Amino acid sequence: MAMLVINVLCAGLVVRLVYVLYYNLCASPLRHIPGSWLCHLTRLPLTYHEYAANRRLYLHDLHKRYGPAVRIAPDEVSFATVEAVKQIYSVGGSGYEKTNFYTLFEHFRGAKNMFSTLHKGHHAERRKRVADRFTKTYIMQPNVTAIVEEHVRAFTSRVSQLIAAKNSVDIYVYLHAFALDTITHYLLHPYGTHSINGGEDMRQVEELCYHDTIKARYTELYFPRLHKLYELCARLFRDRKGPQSGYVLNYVRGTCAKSDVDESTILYRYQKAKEAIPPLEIASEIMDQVVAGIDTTGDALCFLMWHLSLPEAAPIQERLRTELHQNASASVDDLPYLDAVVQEGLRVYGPAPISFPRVVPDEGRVLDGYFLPAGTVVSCQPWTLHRFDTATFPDPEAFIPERWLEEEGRLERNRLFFAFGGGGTGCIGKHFATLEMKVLLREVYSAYKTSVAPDMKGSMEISDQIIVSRPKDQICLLSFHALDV
Ligand code: HEM
Repeated sequence: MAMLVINVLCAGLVVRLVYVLYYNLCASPLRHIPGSWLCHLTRLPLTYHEYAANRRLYLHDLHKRYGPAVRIAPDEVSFATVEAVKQIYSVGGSGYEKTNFYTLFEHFRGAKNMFSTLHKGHHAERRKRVADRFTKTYIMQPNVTAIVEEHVRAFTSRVSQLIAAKNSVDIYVYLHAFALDTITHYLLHPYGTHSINGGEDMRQVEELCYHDTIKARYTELYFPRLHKLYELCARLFRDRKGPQSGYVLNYVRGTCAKSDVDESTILYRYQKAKEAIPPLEIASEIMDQVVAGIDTTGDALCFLMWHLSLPEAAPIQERLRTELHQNASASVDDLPYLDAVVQEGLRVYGPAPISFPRVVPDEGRVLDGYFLPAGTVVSCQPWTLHRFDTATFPDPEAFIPERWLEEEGRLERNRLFFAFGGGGTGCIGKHFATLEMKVLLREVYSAYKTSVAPDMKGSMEISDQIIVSRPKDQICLLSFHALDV
């Protein structure tokens, strides 16, 4: 009897397998989309590359081989065209809905936030609560620029202290400290951090920026039960003072419970919302914005300053410095070369270069000439959009700020620029981040020349986490040479 059951189960399994193979190769509406035969059959190659922290380069290579639309798994397609960006991320304001992938960013169990909300309507409501505080007009007001300038001064003052004592500065750590202090000021003043000077607050930088969680995050996504078991064991054996000890979560939760935060802060806005928001949900929104505002800005600035410090980038640094000196009192928004340097930095070294997955809505859609049934996962990745179309971005691996100053091709370049995502789910903090980057670069390159320090041995290879990318060795030693100004 037992043998019969086993035989029936095996036969059932074989029939199922044959059906899946037949469907994926011969019947699926996605079968006409180019891609390797293995990706048509199974998700395994993609999952393998995700665990190996190689999804970005794997997909880019597939696009180079198969073109602008590639089937990367039986139910998943990656695109590299302007039309796809528009459809997926902007149709109806915020495009298609987010996939389950985003539930990974729910920092307090059961308390959603803007980034982790999948339903379009609910997401839009959350975003509306604070959207006016992140518009370009609001961010460029003197009260906001003053916050950024204060923390840029703290950064340059720290640099000047450090160079008095040693030959090099690890900008990786201090740029992340700058990003943390600036965003927590905007969100939580007077309870923002002061990590730039070390001390207790530096623990938050350590916890947020030195983790390596990519395998754990994919396990949480694909094998949630296994992940729960792992969490349980980790809780028993983890060094509670070490990374991931919940220090930042406690800081955010504790601060969100305060009743005397400044009226200009985002926290105050949540606390005084017309419809009362549960405290855990407020903490979740704030945590979301803290996390979103640190690695991104810190890594983008780190890659950019490192690149500017390479010997071959000396002419770029020089041209930037000339513009800054000749326009010392201009707004950072009126400095075209500075703008071009930042754009090119985000094109080449954008800190969120990996796919932003979305689900095709009911009834399916036609995209770039292919019919996609409802439920298909579709995405674009900035890394490929910034490199694939070589008519728009000639010599795409080269760092050439001047390309952003050319009139010809401006529209195409802007349409393909995807460092902040797009539409109603794109980066809400993009104007804040851009301001931080521009003010910091202006202060640094008006007063210093930078070069890669002789003792810099770390690798600046781009290394992927689940959504952001950072320098592989998480160290970046630069020498700062003060100018006579
Ligand atoms: C150079 C710096 C930054 C880059 C490159 C960047 C990039 C991005 C990207 C690509 C997305 C969309 C991801 C997706 O659709 O899956 C995003 C979303 C988001 N970013 Fe940023 N970001 C930066 C800085 C910031 C800062 C400073 C904040 C501070 C508030 C912030 C807050 C957010 C939030 C809250 C979301 C979710 C928006 C939503 O779901 O509607 N980001 N960011």
